[in-house]
Amino acid sequence: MTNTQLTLIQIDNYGPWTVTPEPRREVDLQTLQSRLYADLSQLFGNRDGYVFFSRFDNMVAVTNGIDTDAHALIQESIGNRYPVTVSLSIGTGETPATAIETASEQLQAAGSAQASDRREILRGEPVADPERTAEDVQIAHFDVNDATGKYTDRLNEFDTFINIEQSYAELMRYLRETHDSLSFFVGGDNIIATCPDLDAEQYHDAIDHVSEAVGVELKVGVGRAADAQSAGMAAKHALETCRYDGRDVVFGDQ
Ligand SMILES: Nc1nc2c(ncn2[C@@H]2O[C@H](COP(=O)(O)OP(=O)(O)OP(=O)(O)O)[C@@H](O)[C@H]2O)c(=O)[nH]1
Repeated sequence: MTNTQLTLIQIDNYGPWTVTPEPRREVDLQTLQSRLYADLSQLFGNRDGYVFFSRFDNMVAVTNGIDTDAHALIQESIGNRYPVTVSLSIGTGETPATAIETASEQLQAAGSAQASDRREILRGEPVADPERTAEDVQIAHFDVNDATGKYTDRLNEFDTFINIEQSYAELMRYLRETHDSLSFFVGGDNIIATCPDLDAEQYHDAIDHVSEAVGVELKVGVGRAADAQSAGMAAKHALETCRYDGRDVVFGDQ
């Protein structure tokens, strides 16, 4: 059974900051957001977590194995490096959907995203060390079949982008609604989902759904482990097995 630990990362009072004392240059906001994502990816990644950028002002990290003290250190480090601060809210649950629900509710209870007096909140309880198991995290790494031949080398970049994003939109909604899973676009033609204990048939159904809805063919490698980095790496190796033997769904331990 999975026990996903997610951390909701939210920039404090960012909306007002972007327009105070007057609207800030968009290029500067884009630079800040992408650098903040890069730093968080490294800070959590060095501790075997995965960070997804979602909306950039909000990000979601899979943080199994990362304790409260480490979260506090990351939060302090960001506060020292940036003109903005971040709040962190840790949620756990049998499914990623329940974990993000808990994390979101805790932060909402602490005050509004746009309240000037709500800063550097750190809430929530990580999974206790003795309760951690090698099945806590399930990561599914999806990839478009032959994106290069079908899209990149044939269509203009924008129409390629539409096809890839359509598959992402369909998959993220389907997995959220039917399987309490959270999917994130990670670049190129890749989507990484954090999932509960799904089986091969459920992944086949998701791939069939996307194919029927938007005509984009996906394959998926699935990894299970005690933390995001190990589960994600197992998923990548499973995806290589998909490429090698032509299967659509491969689990890392098969
Ligand atoms: N974030 C991320 N991006 C990747 C990864 N692998 C490939 N990509 C991106 O995806 C693009 C397409 O690469 P592939 O998926 O290997 O190529 P493909 O044409 O779809 O071929 P097949 O996947 O073998 O069907 C690359 O240009 C990268 O941008 C990965 O593991 N992570």
